[in-house]
Amino acid sequence: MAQAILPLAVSLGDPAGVGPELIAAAWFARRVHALPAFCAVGGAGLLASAARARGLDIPVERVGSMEEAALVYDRALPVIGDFDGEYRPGAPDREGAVLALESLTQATALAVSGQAGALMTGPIAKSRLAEVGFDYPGQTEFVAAAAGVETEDAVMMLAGPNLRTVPLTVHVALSAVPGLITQDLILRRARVVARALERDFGLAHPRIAIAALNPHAGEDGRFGDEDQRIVAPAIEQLCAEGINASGPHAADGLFAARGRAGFDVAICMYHDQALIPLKALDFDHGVNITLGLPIIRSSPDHGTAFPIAGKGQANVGATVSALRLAADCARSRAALLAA
Ligand SMILES: NC(=O)c1ccc[n+]([C@@H]2O[C@H](COP(=O)([O-])OP(=O)(O)OC[C@H]3O[C@@H](n4cnc5c(N)ncnc54)[C@H](O)[C@@H]3O)[C@@H](O)[C@H]2O)c1
Ligand SMILES: N[C@H](C(=O)O)[C@H](O)COP(=O)(O)O
Repeated sequence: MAQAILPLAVSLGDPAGVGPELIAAAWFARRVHALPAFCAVGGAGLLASAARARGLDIPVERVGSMEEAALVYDRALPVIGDFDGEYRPGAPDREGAVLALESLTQATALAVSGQAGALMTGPIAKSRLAEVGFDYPGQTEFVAAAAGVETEDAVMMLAGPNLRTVPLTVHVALSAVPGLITQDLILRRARVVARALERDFGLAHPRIAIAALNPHAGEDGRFGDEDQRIVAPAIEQLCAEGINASGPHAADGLFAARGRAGFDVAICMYHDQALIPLKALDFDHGVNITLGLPIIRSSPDHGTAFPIAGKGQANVGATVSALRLAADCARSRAALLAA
């Protein structure tokens, strides 16, 4: 029997983006998609407005605890937290960024304290949040800090029906990437990935493909020596530890169907190397999940999509997938603990 988990805490994301309407749309479709119970954090009026803009007249009910959210969830979208704001889709502003940060902070605290079964974060615009004091490259690092985990050990993984990828380096300039790739970083992140795929995804001995940085994996050093000098020895070390790692693989062929059949997850050297194939294949069902945390945290793979917010055009698929995957991972972990 599936383990029961507490409702998930869901942060709004930037209120001018597609986050609020997708929370409302997911609740509306909760039975069709057999979604786990979840509770939005803050913004009851804003969520009701976002739902109406999408043509959904849904009941929104304020609750005082996650236990109450579980009782309310079937009849209304539960909302915890008494902060709210005006719904101005497509028009991000300072007030909205403050609200997004408050929602993220409170939702994360609910998960870290064990009051919520997992955390799903709505999409934020990092530059907007930076303007109101958010001092992290992204939500991954914020949640890691709140959970007491070092940034190097909190690993972003993108997961879709066709592919899982991990960017080794994340929100940094492309020009900085070669200098950031070290054996230590590869080892730390790959160990977290191996452990998390076993524990949270139920994959025994996951196959980890590691992509090369340079074209043709460096072509024997002619196009850069990082793959021979740094990546290959790190893979040898992982194999010596019993981790099923392979590579460095030339990245251009790795994501074709035949290549994908050979691994459970690909660790890539930089953001776009990991996220382009994932979003090309699985944009509407892609989930960004943070591995290596004491809590489960997921997010839809897309961003704020300001230009389409409030127009009823945003696809709810990635939000649905993020809720489901977070609940599946939380149940997997709970089952292991109970065993
Ligand atoms: N989960 C997150 O917090 C997250 C993820 C990615 C980007 N971002 C942020 O989002 C902001 C905008 O980034 P971007 O424009 O590169 O990416 P984006 O995902 O917001 O938009 C890219 C394209 O996809 C479309 N799109 C996005 N979500 C969609 C949906 N649900 N249904 C249909 N179409 C959708 C957009 O209209 C746009 O054409 C940035 O500030 C970035 O920091 C946040
Ligand atoms: N690179 C991520 C993506 O495109 O899905 C993203 O910007 C979200 O990052 P955080 O979850 O760290 O905010």
